[in-house]
Amino acid sequence: MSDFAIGQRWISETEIELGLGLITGISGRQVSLLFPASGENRAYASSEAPLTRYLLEIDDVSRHSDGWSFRVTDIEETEGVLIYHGQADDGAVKVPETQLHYQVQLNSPVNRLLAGQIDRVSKYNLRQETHQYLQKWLKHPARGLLGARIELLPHQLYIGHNVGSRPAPRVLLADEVGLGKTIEAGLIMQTQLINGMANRILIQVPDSLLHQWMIELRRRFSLYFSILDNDYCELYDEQEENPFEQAQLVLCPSSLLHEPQRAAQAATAGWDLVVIDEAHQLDTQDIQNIREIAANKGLLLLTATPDQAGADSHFAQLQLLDPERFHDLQQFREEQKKYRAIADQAATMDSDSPEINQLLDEHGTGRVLMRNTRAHIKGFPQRRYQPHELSPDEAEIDIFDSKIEWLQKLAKSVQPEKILVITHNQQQVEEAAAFMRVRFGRHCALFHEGMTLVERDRAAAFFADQEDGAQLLISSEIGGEGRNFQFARHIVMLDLPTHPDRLEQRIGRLDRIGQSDHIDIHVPYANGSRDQRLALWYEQGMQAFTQPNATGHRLMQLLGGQLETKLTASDSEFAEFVENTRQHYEDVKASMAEGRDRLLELNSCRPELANKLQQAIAATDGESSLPTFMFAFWDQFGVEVEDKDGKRLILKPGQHFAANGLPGLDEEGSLVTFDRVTALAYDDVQFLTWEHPQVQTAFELVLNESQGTSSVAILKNSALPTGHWFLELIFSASIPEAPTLGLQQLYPTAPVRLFLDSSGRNMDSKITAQTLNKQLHFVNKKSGAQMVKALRKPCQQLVKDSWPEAENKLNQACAVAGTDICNQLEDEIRRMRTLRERNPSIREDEIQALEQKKENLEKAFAKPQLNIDSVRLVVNAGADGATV
Ligand SMILES: Nc1ncnc2c1ncn2[C@@H]1O[C@H](COP(=O)(O)OP(=O)(O)OP(=O)(O)O)[C@@H](O)[C@H]1O
Repeated sequence: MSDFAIGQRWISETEIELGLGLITGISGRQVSLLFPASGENRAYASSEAPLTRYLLEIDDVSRHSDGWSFRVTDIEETEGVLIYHGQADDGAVKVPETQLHYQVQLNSPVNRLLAGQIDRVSKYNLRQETHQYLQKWLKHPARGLLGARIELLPHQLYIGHNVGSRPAPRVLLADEVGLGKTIEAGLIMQTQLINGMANRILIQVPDSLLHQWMIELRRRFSLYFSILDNDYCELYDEQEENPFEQAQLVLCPSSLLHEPQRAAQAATAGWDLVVIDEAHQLDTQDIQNIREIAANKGLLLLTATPDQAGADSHFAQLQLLDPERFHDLQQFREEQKKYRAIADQAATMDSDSPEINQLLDEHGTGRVLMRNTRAHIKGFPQRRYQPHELSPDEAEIDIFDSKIEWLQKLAKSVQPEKILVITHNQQQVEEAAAFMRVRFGRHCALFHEGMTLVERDRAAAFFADQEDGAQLLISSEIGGEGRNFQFARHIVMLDLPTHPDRLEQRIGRLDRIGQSDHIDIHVPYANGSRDQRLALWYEQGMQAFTQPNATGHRLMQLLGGQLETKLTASDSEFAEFVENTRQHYEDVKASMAEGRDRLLELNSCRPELANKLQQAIAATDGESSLPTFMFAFWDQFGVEVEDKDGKRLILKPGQHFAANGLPGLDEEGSLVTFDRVTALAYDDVQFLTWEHPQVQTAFELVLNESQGTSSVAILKNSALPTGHWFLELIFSASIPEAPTLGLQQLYPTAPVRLFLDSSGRNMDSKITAQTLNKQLHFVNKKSGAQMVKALRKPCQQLVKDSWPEAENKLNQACAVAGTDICNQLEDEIRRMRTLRERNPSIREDEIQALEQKKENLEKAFAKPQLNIDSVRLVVNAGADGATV
């Protein structure tokens, strides 16, 4: 090749990553280059060197090796080496190409094309398809809810969507026991994480539920939380570092945050979202801690019994969540009296109208309280009350012993069905277990506060094991909260609690989603005993065994003070008390159904929207586009796929595996499925959805790499002159100054496609990508490079000329996307302004902060950054495919 001259700049077609090369020697048939960016030298046979000349054109902007930039105004050549005349900030300059900066952007699609870097058609197509799939997912009405391994239950999806899409949501999730508050919290977290609205999350749970939460988050949501316990913290204490800053997703036992030092560390660690389980257990100090930890951030409080600890405590929870809305207890009490009238008014409104939202927000329970009840959700099992009056013979011996004897008989009669036994303290658990072991040789699983967390989890697993596990789990009251034991359908109350909410919590261990059978609630007692009276009070006074009971707190307020006395009063006095309870129960139930519950029902699930979400997810589950995408991705990135049984696939890294650290892919192979039913049936199989980390990583891998950004293809079209050519240019936008939008920041709108003929006319609407693809033919790399070489200059010109049109289209699309996001903020601002009219404690600067955020987003969306995403040269080779 006689074109070479020392001092010229060339690019290696096979090793583009070496950067811009400089010819340092030509001897015989060899040419030598230095690549200053990497310090590498290369020597090639001149006749077939895989090199492309690097040339600037008039108006191109480039950099001198000293770092300053200039715009090319003229070009001259001396002995084969170019000298660029140009304009820099300080005036006219003259830059020989030897002095060009070695760092030039060679990876841009156009540069790659011009350098002869031509990718396989499949890679180019996968990139285009990835854009389409990504946009489709970004616009999915249930974005954030697709990835969970759950049954699609509308009330949960509604809460996940409604709360998950609020900026920094602050909500009390108070569904009745066992309706899926953990699942709802998971859906909210996933929605926030996947949409870039939250990155750092802290979850505080009762110590006994730590592992259950960790497992549930992994299994159902593929969310990997780090457990922060004392050992973990001490490790960082030694290094004088804040343990709460060491991970993004943190799960910690509530006992840890009771230590002032830890609470202070948690408060400085900066969270986007804080989740507190079993929030009815919070005391004043806890509330103060959480106020600091979650100041101005998202906060989810979970409890099935929000008013268990009294109205003041309930008000404190609400105030913690929304101090602007709930600033005066007295006023709140007055408002509660008007709930019935508000509910009547709401009933006359369109259930999806903004007016109803405003009404609920300002006068009702507000947007902060969500509570679904079994009354509105179908499919729950029947509860059967099984009182067992112990016979006189049995009663002669110690009553506790006789209860255990009876328990053994029950266990034998229902064998092998599992039985959850609850009694109120640790000592009784141990005594009952010892009695069972010594007297009957029966080994029971134990669960109480004296055991470590690991021991408790082992015990729960021993109980859950269907083959070799224990038939009975004997638990103290701590097993009565939060745990999932719905694989059992018998519960035995060795004693009864004295608060109806506690009883409801106990029954809720079995009466939860996933319970497929009716539930038997066994209560053994001796005739004339206190337990018998309590059982009667619960059963006849408030149907607490057979119906989910939400009146507990109110009844305790009204009658709790008399309970102990009445339990030991005369028969007639006690009967009167039961009757009195029954009447109050009916009244409270009726007033709740008309007032607060009706408002809550409206707030907590709008069936129309909830069903739409459910249908949208089910429709996506049924589509073939995800498998199509993933098979193409696996193929391109060297993942081997084997069909296991038509529903499950085995994935393994292949010999040419090129996606290190792909989530959900183990060295030894991983099982995956695209089918929800299969995923629910097999815990060891990963559920691949558009939101699974592997699929999200696939989006990023395909779109981040330069492979697939430049391509050449030929047309065989007799209607067009041979040699006629087109340039397909795909432009994309990003919003670099809006980092809180997740993938939407990088891909705020669909890319813009221009399909230009050689005279620069855009044929996009006439020849769609789909139509074009059907007519295109493969061209080998060498021929492709020759075509590019021949059309280099006009192609460069076309690229330059096409910018204004692409810019215009993308700017418009970004403006629309920005308006959507800003409208949401506008709603929030409007709400704050309205609330401020009646509540002076809302600070003007809080509203201003929101307005500032909106203004920043508007500005960010007004100046998107535009890029050429990919480019394809299409050349017509005539009907017979003659060489061009
Ligand atoms: N949509 C769902 N698909 C499958 N399983 C579910 C779903 N929702 C809930 N479950 C299961 O039902 C059980 C109860 O759910 P969860 O623990 O979230 O309820 P909860 O309201 O937090 O209960 P508690 O009031 O006892 O704390 C769990 O075992 C959970 O895995």
